[in-house]
Amino acid sequence: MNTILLIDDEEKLRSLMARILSLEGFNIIQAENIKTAWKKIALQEIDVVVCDVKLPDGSGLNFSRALKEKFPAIEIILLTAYGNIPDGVQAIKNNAFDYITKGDDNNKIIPLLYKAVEKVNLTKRILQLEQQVGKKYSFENILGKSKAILQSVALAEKVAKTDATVLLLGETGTGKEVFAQAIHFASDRNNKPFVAINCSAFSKDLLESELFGHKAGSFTGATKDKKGLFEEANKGTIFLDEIGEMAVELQAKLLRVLESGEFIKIGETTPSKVNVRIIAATNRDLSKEIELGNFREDLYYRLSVFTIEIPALRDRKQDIPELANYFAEIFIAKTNKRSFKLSKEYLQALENHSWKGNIRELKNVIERSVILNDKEVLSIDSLPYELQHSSNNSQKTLSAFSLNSAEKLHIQKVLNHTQGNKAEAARLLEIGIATLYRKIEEYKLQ
Ligand SMILES: Nc1ncnc2c1ncn2[C@@H]1O[C@H](COP(=O)(O)OP(=O)(O)OP(=O)(O)O)[C@@H](O)[C@H]1O
Repeated sequence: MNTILLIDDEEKLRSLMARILSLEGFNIIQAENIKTAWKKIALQEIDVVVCDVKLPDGSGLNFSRALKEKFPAIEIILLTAYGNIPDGVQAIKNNAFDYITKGDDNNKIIPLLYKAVEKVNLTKRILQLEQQVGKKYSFENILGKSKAILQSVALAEKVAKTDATVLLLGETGTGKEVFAQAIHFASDRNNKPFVAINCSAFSKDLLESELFGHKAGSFTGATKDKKGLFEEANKGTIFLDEIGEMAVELQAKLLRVLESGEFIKIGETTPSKVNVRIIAATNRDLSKEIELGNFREDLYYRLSVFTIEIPALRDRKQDIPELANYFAEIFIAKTNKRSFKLSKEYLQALENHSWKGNIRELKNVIERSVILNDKEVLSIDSLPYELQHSSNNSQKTLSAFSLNSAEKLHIQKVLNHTQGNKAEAARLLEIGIATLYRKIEEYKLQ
């Protein structure tokens, strides 16, 4: 139920209005002057204030300005004297929701009050949703107690409050985007947009248009003006994932944004200016890419002002049980299954795996297990083949004369020949890529 505070020193009029409004289902509180009003506001949550302009201890106009400053979510309707237009104008200037002429507009008060209440409820809902979103992307939700992850979180928390550019380094699926979101939501930009783009998902020209936008007619197919993501993210944060995949020509344009906040839309000649914080991420070794001429050194130095390494899952195995239990709970709830525990062997098998796809891979494995499991305890047979066997195989020592030993040697040779290119190695060995991965895992090949 929404609460309305009526402030008027004319007792009869105030009581009458209170009765009418409580019949509409509002909770009504009354005050005869400003002093009492402040006391009541301190005691309970008020949604809308209906206030006379002339009060015994001051002006309703000044009161409404002070109230709005302190409690911006409260809406105010002012009651002005008949024909006093300047008061009405001032009321709106003071951010009142609206004003009505006392005694004249009685039939207007109820619809106006409903509109004000609707606005209040909407504001409350938005605040609630913002809090939920902020919580979802907070550092608290980055699970793990290992030293490696705690160090990364501590660094990210420190840099979040600044406007510094951040470079996140880590293998695929380690949670770089999760970190970028947490940094944004812990920063002062948290009520402004967070925009993410995966640079490897677009061709050079498309990426340029996505990032900087274009004018209609600037190229075939550009039928309308298009806002770029930098413009969309103005005052907020842009997350450039897989920055190592960006074409060198585009890197120069990105450098300009980093240095001056300026960029030129495709098809325009004058630059546009934005204020955007940049968080970039890569799973490539950028210094190697610089040597190969694939990445600009000046851009690298600009981006790497503050570098955070996100650890691979295999380097923080102690976090696996916590993460696994967390994902299991989520998928159990999603599939409406009865709750079950993860068996010791199951957790052991997870810890023995090398997790090339990191948390993303772990999440997928748990989802599969939860779907397959129909026992009281989540057991090892719900795991994919390579995980079920990685625990035994890791301890297995091969006899020099065994067939397996020859297979191991041969695969290693082919991998050396393809310089680690697994797709090519699988082709030469005439086996599927999944089988190759399983063998690499099984024989602990590099
Ligand atoms: N610490 C964490 N706690 C819970 N879930 C996590 C955590 N880190 C990552 N995840 C989940 O793992 C998945 C992969 O995370 P994310 O997309 O952030 O990784 P990434 O490093 O950006 O991957 P890529 O390099 O492939 O883009 C997501 O589903 C994410 O929700």
